[in-house]
Amino acid sequence: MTIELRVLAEDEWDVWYRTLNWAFGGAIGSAEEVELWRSLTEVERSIAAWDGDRVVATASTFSFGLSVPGGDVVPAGGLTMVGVAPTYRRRGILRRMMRQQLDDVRAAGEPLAVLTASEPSIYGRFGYGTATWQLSAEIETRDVRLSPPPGIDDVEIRVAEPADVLAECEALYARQLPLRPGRPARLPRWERFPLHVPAHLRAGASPQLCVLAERAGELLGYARYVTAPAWTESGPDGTVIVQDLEAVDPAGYAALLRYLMEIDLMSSVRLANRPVDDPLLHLLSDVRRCALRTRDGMHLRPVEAGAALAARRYATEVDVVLEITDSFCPWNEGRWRLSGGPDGAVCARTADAPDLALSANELGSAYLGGISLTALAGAGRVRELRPNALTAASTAFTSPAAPWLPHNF
Ligand SMILES: CC(=O)SCCNC(=O)CCNC(=O)[C@H](O)C(C)(C)COP(=O)(O)OP(=O)(O)OC[C@H]1O[C@@H](n2cnc3c(N)ncnc32)[C@H](O)[C@@H]1OP(=O)(O)O
Repeated sequence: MTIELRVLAEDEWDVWYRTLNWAFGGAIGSAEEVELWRSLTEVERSIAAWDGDRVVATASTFSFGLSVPGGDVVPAGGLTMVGVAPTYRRRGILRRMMRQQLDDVRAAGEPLAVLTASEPSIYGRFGYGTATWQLSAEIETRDVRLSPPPGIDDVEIRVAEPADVLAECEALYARQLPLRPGRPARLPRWERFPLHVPAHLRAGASPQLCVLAERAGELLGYARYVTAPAWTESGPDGTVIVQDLEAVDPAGYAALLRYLMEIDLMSSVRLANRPVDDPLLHLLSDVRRCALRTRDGMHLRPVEAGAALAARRYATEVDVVLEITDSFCPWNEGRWRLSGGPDGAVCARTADAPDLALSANELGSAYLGGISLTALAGAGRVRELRPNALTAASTAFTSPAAPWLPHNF
């Protein structure tokens, strides 16, 4: 059996997508969902593995720009739609596709590769590290109160048709990009993605609803959500399922959350993906009644380590020599001197003695500033080779806002 990897052709998309569905357990999405993923696929950056005339594995890349600490947007290849047909697993097809994909990302000049994993244990061997966490919450709204911040009563909540206000919501999303690392800049072909309600949310739920928070006509934030009514012997027990909640202002954020918590006949508000420093932690009276949970969000790997390190800014002045190991992308291996601070950085090869030793995985984890080099050193994954180098570098790598990916891809 010879498995050949080829770039996907437009007219092969249907059979390719069928293999992807098969790999993911076989459930075929709605026609709308299939069309959405067709429109998002960059076929020229998609891999099909063929056994004769059958597609047996799939992988694709999105041409993202990702916000990084300091507010710049850096090109990043987003690995997606990876699937190997059940009868072709554990023969190295994923490994071959990873080789091709990372070489393609490098050739495209993207210093970073990112992904969201079906299972987090798959991608460490290819140099990815967990770079963002996501917080989920289910607020028991009958028992949890919101402490209103100043100015909340000046905020008006307006109900709108999601498609009618998409442009202004997207403009607000774009304004948020520099403020928090980990957000993908919206590509033109992703324009309608925010309006999509995935099948697992749609069952028994309302169509997507949208509310805007405004002060004197100025947009402060928005929420997109569905409501899933339910009834028990003791009465109404519905759930508000939040898809997006964005605000540029604390009073706007709190007004949106209060609105969601006060919808009639609903007894809980579910937020599946929030940043770990989300304001809700400081607004609500009883976090024990919010079923808080954290899990891995985005995984990141430096594809060109030097370019990646130079592309972000640092919280404090830093001058450190990193000894990097990277068996899957060996061009990153060796010593790199990183010098920089809040105004920018340079990173170049050096023969100087190393201060810290780490692999591509740890660099990926620490890159967006959400996982500290000190924490990784505590797990034995970063080694300090010069006294005090760890604390100084770890402080410089931090981000004031926890990095966060607002949606999986
Ligand atoms: C970014 C995304 O799209 S995430 C979506 C990933 N896709 C899925 O989860 C769909 C269902 N699963 C699959 O399609 C396949 O099992 C895949 C893609 C996970 C793996 O494909 P395979 O071709 O079997 O992987 P391959 O044989 O190349 O294995 C490469 C390595 O990954 C390991 N590996 C493969 N699958 C898994 C897994 N589910 N969990 C942990 N490790 C795994 C293998 O053991 C092997 O390790 P080694 O190199 O250390 O020996």
